Amino acid sequence: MKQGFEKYIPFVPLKRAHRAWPDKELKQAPIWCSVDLRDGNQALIDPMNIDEKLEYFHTLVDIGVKEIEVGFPSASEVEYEFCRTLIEGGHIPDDVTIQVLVQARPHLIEKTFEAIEGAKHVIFHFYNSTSTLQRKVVFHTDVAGVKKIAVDAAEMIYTMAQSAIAAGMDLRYEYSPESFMGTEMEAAAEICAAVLDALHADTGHRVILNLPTTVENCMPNYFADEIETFIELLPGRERAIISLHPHNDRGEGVATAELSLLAGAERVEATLFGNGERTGNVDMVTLALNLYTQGVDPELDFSHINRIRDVYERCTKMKIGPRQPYVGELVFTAFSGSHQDAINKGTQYMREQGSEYWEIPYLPIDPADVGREYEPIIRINSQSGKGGAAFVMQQSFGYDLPKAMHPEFGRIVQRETERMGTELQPQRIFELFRENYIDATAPYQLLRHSFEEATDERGVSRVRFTGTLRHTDTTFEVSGTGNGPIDAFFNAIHGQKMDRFTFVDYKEHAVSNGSDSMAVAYIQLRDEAGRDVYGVGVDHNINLAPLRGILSAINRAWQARHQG
Ligand SMILES: CC(=O)SCCNC(=O)CCNC(=O)[C@H](O)C(C)(C)COP(=O)(O)OP(=O)(O)OC[C@H]1O[C@@H](n2cnc3c(N)ncnc32)[C@H](O)[C@@H]1OP(=O)(O)O
Ligand SMILES: CC(C)C(=O)C(=O)O
Repeated sequence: MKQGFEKYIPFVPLKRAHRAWPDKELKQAPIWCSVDLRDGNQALIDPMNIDEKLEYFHTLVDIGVKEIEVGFPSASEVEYEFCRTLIEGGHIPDDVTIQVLVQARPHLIEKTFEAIEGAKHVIFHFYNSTSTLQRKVVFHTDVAGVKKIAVDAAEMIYTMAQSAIAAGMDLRYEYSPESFMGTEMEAAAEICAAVLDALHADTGHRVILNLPTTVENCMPNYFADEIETFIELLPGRERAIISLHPHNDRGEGVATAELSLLAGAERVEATLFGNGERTGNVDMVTLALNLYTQGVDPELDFSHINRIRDVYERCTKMKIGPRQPYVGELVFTAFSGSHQDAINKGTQYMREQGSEYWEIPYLPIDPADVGREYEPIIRINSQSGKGGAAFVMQQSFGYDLPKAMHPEFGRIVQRETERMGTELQPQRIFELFRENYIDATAPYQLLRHSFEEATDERGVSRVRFTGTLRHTDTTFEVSGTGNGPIDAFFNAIHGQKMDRFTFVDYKEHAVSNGSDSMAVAYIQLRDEAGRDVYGVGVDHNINLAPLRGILSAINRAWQARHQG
C-alpha cells in the first residue's frame, strides 16, 4: 500500500483509573438472542423467503435459543408476512419470545404493532443512531436531537403497548443506541436513561439496553472499558438488562463479546456462524462452544453441528469456510507430524487411563460433542509423520502396530505421499501396509502345516510343528519342537538358509472385519548384521498368524537383499 492511512481517525481509548473486568471470569452463559433472521437476513444477497425463514426459525428453537429477532416487519411484505405466519401458524413455542426491530419512526412503529398482534411474548426493539459521526452526517443534529428521536419513539411505543399488554401480550422493550461504540459514554448513558424513564422501566420491568459495535472500530479491551464505564454512568442501572450486539469488522467480534460480558453485560445478540452485515455479527456458535470448552454450560445445543451447518448453508446460500471454529471441515484435522503424534498419544492416554477430562493436545473440544466423531482427525500428506500412519491403521482398520514398527511404516507412507504429491486416503495407507507386509509371501511360503501338543512326564507342555515350505520352485519338509507354536516353528527352520535371524519381539491381537475376526501378528526379527526386520501375518488361526508373520519378515529381508 502506498499512503492513505493518515486519513483514518484512530479510536481514542477511555482513560480509566480502575477497571474491574480484567479480574473477572465467565462462569455462566449469557441470555442469548439470535439476530439471524433480521441482521443476518438483511445482509444476504438474496434474503430468505418465508419457507427458509421458517426452517431457520425451527432450527434456532431446536438449538435452545429463547429470544429470536424474527425480522423488521415494517420493512417489506415478506418480513411482515413471516411475522404473521409465525404467530397465526402457531410456530412459536410458549417459552420462546420473538423480537421485532423498527426504526424510531412513527409510521414504522405503527406497522410493527400490527405485525405482532396476537403474539404471546414479544420484545419490541427500536433504535436510532447516537454516534458523533451519524449525528453529523445522517441526522444533522446534536445529542439533544438524537435523544429526542429516541424518547419520542419510546413514549409512542409505551402508549401503543398498553392495549397489547391489556390484551394479554407479554411485551418487553429493547432500545439500541445504534453506533454506541462511536458515542460519548456520557451521551449514551443520558439518552438511555431518558429512554428507560419514558418506558417506565423498573426492576420488575427491566428494559433491554442493547449496546452495539455497529461497526467494530476498536480493540476488544477498549470496548469492554466502554461497557464498564457506561454501566457506571447509567442512572438506575438495575432497571436495565445490558445487551451486546457485536459486529466483526476487525475480526474481533468474539473477543469483544467475551470481554464485554466480563465488563458487566448480561445478554448477547449473535448469529449462527457469524452471518450478518459486512464481516458479520458475532458468531453464537463460537461464543457458546468457547464457554463449553471452559467447563461452562452454554445452554445451547450444538451436538449436531453438521446438521445446523446444512440448514445455514441451504437457507442463506452462504458457505462456511474450512477453518471456521468448531464447524469448518478442517478444524479437527491434523496433517502435520508432530500434531498427529501428540493426538495419537493423547488418544492412547485417554484410552489407557480412562481420564474423566478431555486431554488430547491440539483438539480443544471432543469432536463427538458436536457430532463430528466419524470424521478423520488425522489425514496423511507429505507433512505427516509415523504417528499419523499408525493412528490411521488403528482408527480406520483396527491394526495396532507396535511402536518399534512405526518409523519403518512411516517411511513407507512418506515415500508414497512424496511420490503422489497429494493426500493419501486411509484405504491407500492400508494397501501400502498389505503390499509391504501381509503380501510379503515370496520366496518362502508355507504350504502345509500341523501342530501337535503333548505333555511330558513332568506335566510340561510341548508343541511339535511339522510343515512343508516352498522356496520358489523347491519344496522341503521341516519339523521342530518348542514350548509354543512360534518356538516350534523357529526350531523347525533351524538349519535352513532362513535361520540367520534371532527373534526379538512379537505382538498379536484380533481384528474384526464385520462378522469375520482375524488374528494379526507383528514380528520383529534381527539379522546377523544387527538390523531389525518386521513382518506381519494375518490368519483366522491364531497359531498360524505369527508363523506367517515370521515368513513375512524373512521374505522382506530376502527381498531387501536381492531386490534392493
Ligand atoms: C445497524 C442496523 O443494522 S439497523 C437495521 C437496518 N436494517 C434495515 O434497514 C433493513 C430494513 N430497512 C428498510 O427496509 C428501510 O430502511 C425502511 C423500510 C425501514 C425505511 O425505508 P425508507 O424510509 O424508505 O428509507 P431509509 O431507511 O433510507 O430512511 C432514511 C430516513 O430515516 C431516518 N432514519 C434512519 N434510521 C432511523 C432510525 N433508526 N430512527 C429514526 N430515523 C431514522 C434517516 O435519517 C432518514 O431520514 P431523512 O429522510 O430525513 O433523511
Ligand atoms: C439495530 C442495531 C442493534 C444493529 O443492528 C447494529 O447496530 O448493528
